[in-house]
Amino acid sequence: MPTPSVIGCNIGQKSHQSTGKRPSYKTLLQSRTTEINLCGRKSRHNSFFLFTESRDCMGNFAVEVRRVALQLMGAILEGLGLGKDYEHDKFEEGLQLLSVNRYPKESEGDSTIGLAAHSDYGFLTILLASSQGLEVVDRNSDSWKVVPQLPHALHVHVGDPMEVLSNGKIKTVVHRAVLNPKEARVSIASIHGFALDEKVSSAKELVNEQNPEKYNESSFSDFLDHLTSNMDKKPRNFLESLRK
Ligand SMILES: O=C(O)CCC(=O)C(=O)O
Ligand SMILES: [Fe+2]
Repeated sequence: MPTPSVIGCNIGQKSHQSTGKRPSYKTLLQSRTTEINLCGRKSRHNSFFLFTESRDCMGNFAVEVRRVALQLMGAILEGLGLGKDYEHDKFEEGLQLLSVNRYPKESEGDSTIGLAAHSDYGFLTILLASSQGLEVVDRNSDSWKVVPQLPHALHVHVGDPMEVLSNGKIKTVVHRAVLNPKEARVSIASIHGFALDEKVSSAKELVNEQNPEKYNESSFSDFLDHLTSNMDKKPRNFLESLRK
């Protein structure tokens, strides 16, 4: 069983803008996260971690959700005609990020946006949320659609590297979180990608004369660099920056 590499809190851009400095995202990622070894031999955590009391539970969740992600990934790769074991080792040895988000209850006069529109840098995101609040862009009508909160259900969506690997056949899901008017909300986004410096490129099996390669290759590390280099400006969409 692969070991999830990082558990941490939301690494969205907004929370770090107030410092006025441009921190290295890799530093932030390391300093604000809790690394655990799920075999129980090593654990490192700091006070920023919300779930210190529940780390066994979070550890088990991380392992199980990773198993689901790898199975789903196999099915998607099969659906793309690449075979379920395509780039097997890179997925198995890839990283998993658990991003824990806590949103206050919506209060009158406040913005209703909890997390601004974005797409994730992971092949798959599996989201567990305590109540409704996720919205996704419906590409057909170009409008926001509320994702209904189903009891005991996980929400799964694909991210930028999936669009790149599939050479545009599968589209990244643009999403955001809105505040819930009834209660504070907690969500845990489990994001699955290749290792930090492993490049993702379009599968050559999906590139031909009719479908030339649409994106430049990139790694999770490149994505983090892109975020930090855009902190003072309106960020340019990372996927757009990869378009050939
Ligand atoms: O809280 C949510 O519904 C969405 C969280 C999310 O998009 C993220 O953590 O990347
Ligand atoms: Fe997200």
